[in-house]
Amino acid sequence: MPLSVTQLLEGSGARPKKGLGAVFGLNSDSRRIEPGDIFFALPGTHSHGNEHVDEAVRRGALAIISDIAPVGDPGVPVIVVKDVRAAYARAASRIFEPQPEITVAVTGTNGKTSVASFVRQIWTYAGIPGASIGTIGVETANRLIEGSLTTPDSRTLHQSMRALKAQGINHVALEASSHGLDQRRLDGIHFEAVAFTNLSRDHLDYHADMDEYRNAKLRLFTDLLVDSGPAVVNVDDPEYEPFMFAALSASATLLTVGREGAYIEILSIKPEGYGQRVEVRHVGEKLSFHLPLTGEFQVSNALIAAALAMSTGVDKSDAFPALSELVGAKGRLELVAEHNGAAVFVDYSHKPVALESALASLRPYAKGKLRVVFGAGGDRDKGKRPMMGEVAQRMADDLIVTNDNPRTEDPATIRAEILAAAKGAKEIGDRREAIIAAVKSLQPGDVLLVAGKGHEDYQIVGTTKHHFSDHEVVAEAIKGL
Ligand SMILES: CC(=O)N[C@H]1[C@@H](OP(=O)(O)OP(=O)(O)OC[C@H]2O[C@@H](n3ccc(=O)[nH]c3=O)[C@H](O)[C@@H]2O)O[C@H](CO)[C@@H](O)[C@@H]1O[C@H](C)C(=O)N[C@@H](C)C(=O)N[C@H](CCC(=O)O)C(=O)O
Ligand SMILES: Nc1ncnc2c1ncn2[C@@H]1O[C@H](COP(=O)(O)OP(=O)(O)OP(=O)(O)O)[C@@H](O)[C@H]1O
Ligand SMILES: N[C@H](CCC[C@H](N)C(=O)O)C(=O)O
Ligand SMILES: [Mg+2]
Repeated sequence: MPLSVTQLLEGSGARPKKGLGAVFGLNSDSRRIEPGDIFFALPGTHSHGNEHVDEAVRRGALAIISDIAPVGDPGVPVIVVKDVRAAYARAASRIFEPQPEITVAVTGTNGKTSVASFVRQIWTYAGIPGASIGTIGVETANRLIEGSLTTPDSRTLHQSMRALKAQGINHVALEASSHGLDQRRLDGIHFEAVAFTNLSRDHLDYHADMDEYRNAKLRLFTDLLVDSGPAVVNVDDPEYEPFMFAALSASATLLTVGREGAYIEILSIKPEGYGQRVEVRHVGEKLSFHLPLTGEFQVSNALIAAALAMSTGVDKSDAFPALSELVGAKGRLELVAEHNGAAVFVDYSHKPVALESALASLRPYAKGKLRVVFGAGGDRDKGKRPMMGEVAQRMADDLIVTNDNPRTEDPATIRAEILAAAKGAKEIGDRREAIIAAVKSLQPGDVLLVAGKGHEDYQIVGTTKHHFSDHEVVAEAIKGL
């Protein structure tokens, strides 16, 4: 829908000059500007959009919005706003109207993809068409469109949301990453409800320290929730307090979940096959259900999802029964094969606490050895590497350190950084060979965890993306035996 620049920038503090015509589009990437678009010059980690103003104008930009006036006269009007990223997000939400009306978001170091998927599945169970947007992509009950970021950039996000609305979808569950929150990618949305899963080390290549990482995540609670909206907090995580206080100071309705939860209290969790029997108390009423997912952490994710779904009007008579029908998000502690009396799981644990919870979840099933194949991503937080080595060394009986996505780093150096804290581990750089070796070594009663890449169907070496799937290689390895 065409809008005036004034409508587009409302709330940014700018007073655009009169005479600018209707705006049909916008972009923050000069390479993608189309005639009649507005170019938003954003600060980035490699450059500032101001450095690309000439290209934007050459391609037909009507005006430039930036936080600093670009050097020289670009030949089109320049409007300076205080927070250009937030202005971009709000403008994207307006230009791509209409948008789904009910949006919820989840933040935390681990569990976002799972929670967002579970909320969508609970909506579906309750007869509400819904979507989830995050690491895996944009997912509806019958379609998946893969994406590249956990929290898409504002333009892609609102374009996807408008497409969902056009399909009759009014309910969307989003993953709020710390990068996304810090870069204001979600600032065009007022969430109906928000949630916090847990906080542990990740992304310290981007955030200066844990305080900055936490503060980015806190923005979801302090800045993006509708007035007095529900804020779901997992109170079993040692880091829950700042999120609880943020919810209270933002006058949110605090809904606590966990063994210490007041809204949903976990009373007991007992293994039932690869799933578990869970007993909870929900505002005074005791309920029991079977969760068909492996790992205690999934109980927390499922209950957070139930709380979010109930915050959007789903009745508890749907929300809890729906949990017995949940399907795990692809590659999240997923049982992919049983072979020679042993079980093989693929999991997206690429951070120390995720690896620890995955191994802890599998230990009870390992009557024989608990084996793990894992690596660490290149061009990402290096501090995670020895921590992951230490976790695997402590918790598994047999370790193979291999490549994840080396990206532009030397894979041998990444492996060495892990091996420094996992002295007894074997090293097989080629991920296919590593998985095949691990599958070959399986004895009855063993459990193998292939960690780090989960749903990914690629491996990034240098700047090239090759097809690679842990699922496929496990199947290939078993077939070849
Ligand atoms: C660190 C980070 O978040 N980077 C994102 C950021 O890029 P950047 O800051 O490096 O941008 P830049 O290259 O400095 O350019 C600055 C500005 O100039 C523009 N530009 C640049 C070049 C040009 O020729 N013309 C032009 O207009 C850019 O579009 C940008 O607006 O803005 C880009 C455009 O939106 C993103 O694609 C890019 O994501 C990169 C690819 C990325 O890998 N991000 C990851 C780390 C990320 O965001 N991960 C999180 C968390 C993952 C998780 O835990 O699940 C996520 O939400 O996915
Ligand atoms: N609640 C949890 N507590 C601890 N570990 C978890 C939890 N949920 C998931 N995990 C672990 O983290 C991995 C990633 O889970 P998921 O994809 O749901 O989280 P995420 O926050 O979306 O991660 P990412 O930021 O990498 O996209 C899982 O494969 C599992 O190993
Ligand atoms: N969204 C995460 C994914 C990491 C996945 C892991 N396989 C790796 O490459 O490190 C990131 O970009 O940090
Ligand atoms: Mg995710």
